[in-house]
Amino acid sequence: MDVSKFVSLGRKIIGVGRNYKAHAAEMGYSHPTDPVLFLKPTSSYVTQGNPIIYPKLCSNLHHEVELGIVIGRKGKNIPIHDALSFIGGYVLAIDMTARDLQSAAKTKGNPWSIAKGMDTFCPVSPVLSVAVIPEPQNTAIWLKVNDKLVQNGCTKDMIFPIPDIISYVSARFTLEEHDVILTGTPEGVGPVEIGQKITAGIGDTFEMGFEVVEEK
Ligand SMILES: CC(=O)CC(=O)C(=O)O
Ligand SMILES: [Mg+2]
Repeated sequence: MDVSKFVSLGRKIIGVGRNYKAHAAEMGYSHPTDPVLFLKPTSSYVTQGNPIIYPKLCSNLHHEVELGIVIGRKGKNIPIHDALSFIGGYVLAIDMTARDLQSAAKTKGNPWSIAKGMDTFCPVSPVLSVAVIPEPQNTAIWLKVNDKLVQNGCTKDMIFPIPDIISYVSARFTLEEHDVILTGTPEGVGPVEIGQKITAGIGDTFEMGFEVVEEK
């Protein structure tokens, strides 16, 4: 096996948590002083036409709709003023979270990897070109559960704006082409149930849908 091939292929999923004041408040968190980062494995990706699997190990699965940044080229210690030039596109993503496992992990001081990283915990759209989202810092993102609108946010409400996030992350992890940064969720997160249909969108520009199914 040629290790150099997969070592050089950047495909990290980096999550930013608590990046919207109203969501931090609904979760009982204070305003973070620095971005809160976590990683999801790429095995959590799922694309339209495939279901979100409700794991047997979870009893409280939550939706979190988010704008994802797709990195266009490699960068380390990217200055804020140059950060937008590292964006190759965007995705709409749902940061599925096993809230029960996350709460237990927090209580024990353990990482969120399992709560955020199980199979199909990162439903994503195809990559949308930068032209499709001309104002990434002023873009509506929404999510419906069975046609009921439960999240209806705008990226202007981020605590840490997109250039700051890219700069902050790149000071810690080298960013590579095709890495994805999930920029945090607005308020309205909540549970999904087996059999429900989750629809998420970017304003009236784009929408995607996923069914939630039981793990076999
Ligand atoms: C509490 C969380 O799960 C943080 C998170 O992912 C967010 O988007 O905020
Ligand atoms: Mg999230």
